[in-house]
Amino acid sequence: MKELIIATKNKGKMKDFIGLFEPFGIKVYSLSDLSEPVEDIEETGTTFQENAAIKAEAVCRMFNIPVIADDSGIEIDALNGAPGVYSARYAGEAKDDLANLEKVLDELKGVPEEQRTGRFVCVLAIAQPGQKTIFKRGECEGTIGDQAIGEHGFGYDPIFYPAGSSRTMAELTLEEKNQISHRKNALDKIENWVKQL
Ligand SMILES: O=P(O)(O)OP(=O)(O)OP(=O)(O)OC[C@H]1O[C@@H](n2cnc3c(O)ncnc32)[C@H](O)[C@@H]1O
Ligand SMILES: [Mg+2]
Repeated sequence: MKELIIATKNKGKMKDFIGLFEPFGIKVYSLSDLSEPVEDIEETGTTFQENAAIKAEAVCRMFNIPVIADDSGIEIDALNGAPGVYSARYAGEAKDDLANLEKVLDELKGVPEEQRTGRFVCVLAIAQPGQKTIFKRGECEGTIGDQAIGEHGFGYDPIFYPAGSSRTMAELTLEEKNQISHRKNALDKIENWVKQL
């Protein structure tokens, strides 16, 4: 079976990716699955693209094989695009999903439904030895609810209603999320690269 390293330690993202790569017959490994431990990579960029490059290129250098990284987050219009690139640490360094979404709900208190628009964004970076890094961006438009609902997914999924859905992203099954997500939309754009692996 073909194999690919994803430069992430996020278990929720990895679940998405395992499902997304399965149809291609590719087994994906996260940085937590490797026998050699990989230290945390500092995300010093100010854009999704910069951080995706930092993660993909660092791990590509370590193993000298092609690596994909995902930098993603949620942009909320009423918060001027926040949490954005800082989505993982919005409520502090602990990277606490529940604290993050509670902070968003707090900041959106009193904001009417029609102004609660936003989107998930995912930038994928493909780093390959001796080649220029490739980037593709995927988005998923939606609205932010006023309470957390649903048990699936991770991060901000329980407060995000994908456009046209009466269920939050966390009420969708993995298969349903993987048909419409920002991650799926970005992956669609590198399908040809994935197929030639
Ligand atoms: O950098 P890695 O190790 O991949 O893991 P991370 O969690 O730090 O990942 P990011 O830096 O890309 O930050 C992404 C954050 O955006 C949010 N997020 C991204 N994709 C999401 C999704 O599909 N559903 C819900 N929240 C998501 C969630 O809070 C993530 O922690
Ligand atoms: Mg990160």
